[in-house]
Amino acid sequence: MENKIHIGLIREEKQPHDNRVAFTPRQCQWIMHHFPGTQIYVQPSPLRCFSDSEYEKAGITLQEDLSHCTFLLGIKEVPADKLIPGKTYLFFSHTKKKQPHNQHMLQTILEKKITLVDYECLVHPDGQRILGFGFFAGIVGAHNGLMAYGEKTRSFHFKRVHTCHDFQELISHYFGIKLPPIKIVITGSGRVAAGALEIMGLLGIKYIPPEEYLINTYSYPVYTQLKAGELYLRRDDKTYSRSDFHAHPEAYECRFLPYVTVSDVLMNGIYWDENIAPLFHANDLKKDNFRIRVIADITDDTNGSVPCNLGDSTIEDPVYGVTKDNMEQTAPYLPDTVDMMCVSNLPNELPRDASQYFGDQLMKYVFEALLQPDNEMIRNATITANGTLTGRFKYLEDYAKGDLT
Ligand SMILES: NC(=O)c1ccc[n+]([C@@H]2O[C@H](COP(=O)([O-])OP(=O)(O)OC[C@H]3O[C@@H](n4cnc5c(N)ncnc54)[C@H](O)[C@@H]3O)[C@@H](O)[C@H]2O)c1
Repeated sequence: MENKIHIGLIREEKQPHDNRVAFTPRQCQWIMHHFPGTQIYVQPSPLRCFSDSEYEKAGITLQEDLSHCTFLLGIKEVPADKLIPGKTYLFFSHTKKKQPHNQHMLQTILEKKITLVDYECLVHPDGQRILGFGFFAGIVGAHNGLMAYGEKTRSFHFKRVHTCHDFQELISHYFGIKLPPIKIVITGSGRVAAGALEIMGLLGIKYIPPEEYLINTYSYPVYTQLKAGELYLRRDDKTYSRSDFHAHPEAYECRFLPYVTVSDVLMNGIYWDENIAPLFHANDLKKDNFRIRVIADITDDTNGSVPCNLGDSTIEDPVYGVTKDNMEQTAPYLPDTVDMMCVSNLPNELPRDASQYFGDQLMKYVFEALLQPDNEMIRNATITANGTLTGRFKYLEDYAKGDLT
């Protein structure tokens, strides 16, 4: 018992409170069974999507004081005053881009001689991220986009995802639902897009290749999917190469415009940064042939790939309208506005499934490596080791010293 490695699941303390967790009760059971040298403790929380009693029933010890644990696992940033000195923490720190709001936390991490492994930096050998919540963001975002279309057109009604116990209950809600003949365009090919496609499949919405989707009309609901190679072409020679696009996104033009004239709903899941062309421009909204009535901007960058994203909406109030003439925000579901669903924490509407999916990836690809004395993947995702910035994160020095504000 004494020789066991003690692992703590911390309570989420960041405001607004997150309801997700790194391991479900069953995953904790599985880990302790398959790694008998480990013992998991859970800090009680009234807001976690799995209740304290669910952990207790699974035989997991609830304990407020986790100071005896070697590893402490959370999801979101940990408030500086809650950080326990000398521990190894795993969570999404959002520090690697020198995010100002987390500067004080990183300084405290260094002062308290903490080792920080950032989930976002854990990657497979080909550079693909191991952990993420995008799949469930895609599920919830696609559902919310359709829900908004149903409300706007008064043609069908979807219940809210967060009122469902889990994904299974959401699926049962789809039974018998008949959608009108809408055309949906989905952008992207990552986890978010995969989640949106899952909803298309569950609702029996038919896939149409982009070239047919552009010219045909249908008497039943259809969708198409545009990956980066179909959306962006080099301005000079009209070619696309993934590596070239990632290296020189500013040399590429966006080919989305024809889709605004033939689609009712846009579900946006494509990666974006300020060097990448937007899907369309503010002026395009003013044109008579702009047909899109609802945009589920799952990628969700304010004034990003979707110029009429005027800022985040919330799970409580997920949709707002935007006037086409001057892009002013309005109440949702007015006749001549575009309705925007721009929730930034979509997986929190389905936290039990999102947590389970996350924990599965963590168990499969990370857990064993974490227990090894020196593992390359873990080392590469370690931002601080015992209170010192590691080699690949030395560029954070000025941020950590407080020279930046
Ligand atoms: N609203 C929400 O709640 C929510 C939740 C999760 C993710 N997201 C956002 O959705 C978007 C897509 O997420 P995802 O989980 O599908 O991502 P992903 O990592 O699964 O896929 C991202 C795709 O973008 C491509 N990509 C990565 N870096 C790129 C670069 N520099 N230039 C061009 N393309 C690049 C990748 O090749 C991949 O195909 C992200 O912007 C993410 O922040 C939103």
